[in-house]
Amino acid sequence: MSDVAPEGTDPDELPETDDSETEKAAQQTPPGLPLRVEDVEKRFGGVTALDGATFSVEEGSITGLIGPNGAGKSTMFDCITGVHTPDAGSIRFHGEELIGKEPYQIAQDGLVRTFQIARELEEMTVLENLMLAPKGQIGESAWRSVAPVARRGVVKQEEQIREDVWETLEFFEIDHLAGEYAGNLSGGQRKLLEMARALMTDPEMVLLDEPLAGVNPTLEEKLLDRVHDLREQGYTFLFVEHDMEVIMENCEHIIVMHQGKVLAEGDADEISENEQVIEAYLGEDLGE
Ligand SMILES: Nc1ncnc2c1ncn2[C@@H]1O[C@H](COP(=O)(O)OP(=O)(O)OP(=O)(O)O)[C@@H](O)[C@H]1O
Repeated sequence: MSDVAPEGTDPDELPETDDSETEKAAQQTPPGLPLRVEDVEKRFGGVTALDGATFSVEEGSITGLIGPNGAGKSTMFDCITGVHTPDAGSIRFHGEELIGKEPYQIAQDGLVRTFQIARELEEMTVLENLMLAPKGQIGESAWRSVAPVARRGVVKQEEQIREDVWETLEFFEIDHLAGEYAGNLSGGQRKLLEMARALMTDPEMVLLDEPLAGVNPTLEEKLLDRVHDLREQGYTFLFVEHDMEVIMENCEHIIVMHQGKVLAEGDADEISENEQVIEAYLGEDLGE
């Protein structure tokens, strides 16, 4: 048990705690591992979608979550973001239990996922989509929002939101599309907008659910560049993507799920050489 204080903290100013309390807190919030998923189970009737999955995500990483069809990746995302409630286990973000929280509360905590642009939002401009995002990015419908999602309870004023919106539009190079209806965007432009909407909530960690599906190679490169830029700024990404080459090239850590469990973890080389992983994919190309 280390008695090193967290970075930026004067050890003399720390409140006194007994050793067992300190130890418990350290177990709950391992430094540098903001997201900890432990023994998570989820059943749908007779189907076991998650069967005791355990993993952590390192701060400031781009972590890939992969696995063959039906492995449980989407169910895991839904459990982490409060869409589903697991039957057992624990999901902690900075030591705080997420199970039992509503999706908007989890987003308020700084953990968001990208959502497909819903039909209502297709009838709005790109600019309007982003103006709404700080309040709307809590689930499938912007209208269901009951609480502003500006982090740590700070409600952003419209002026500030507008400034952030333009900055975000420029960052994703979609400022020229500000007046365009979201419904008129190409597949790749929509993905950029989806990610821009997620960022407008001022998150710390972003869950990307197949962000490259239907995206042409030019925009794919732009999207991945933005992910790397944001990681440089300190954001953390958990990334589900079927394109194995993209995962192998862009994720420094890869978690492989199979039949609701974590089958293997490691870097691209370790994963692509792992016999169990190769067997689980039955010879699918692992991006080598
Ligand atoms: N709402 C649901 N009702 C019943 N079964 C479900 C439900 N959601 C998922 N499942 C089942 O749970 C298992 C895991 O599904 P899940 O969609 O999480 O896997 P996945 O890894 O995301 O798969 P894919 O890569 O094909 O999207 C599958 O057997 C699936 O049929």
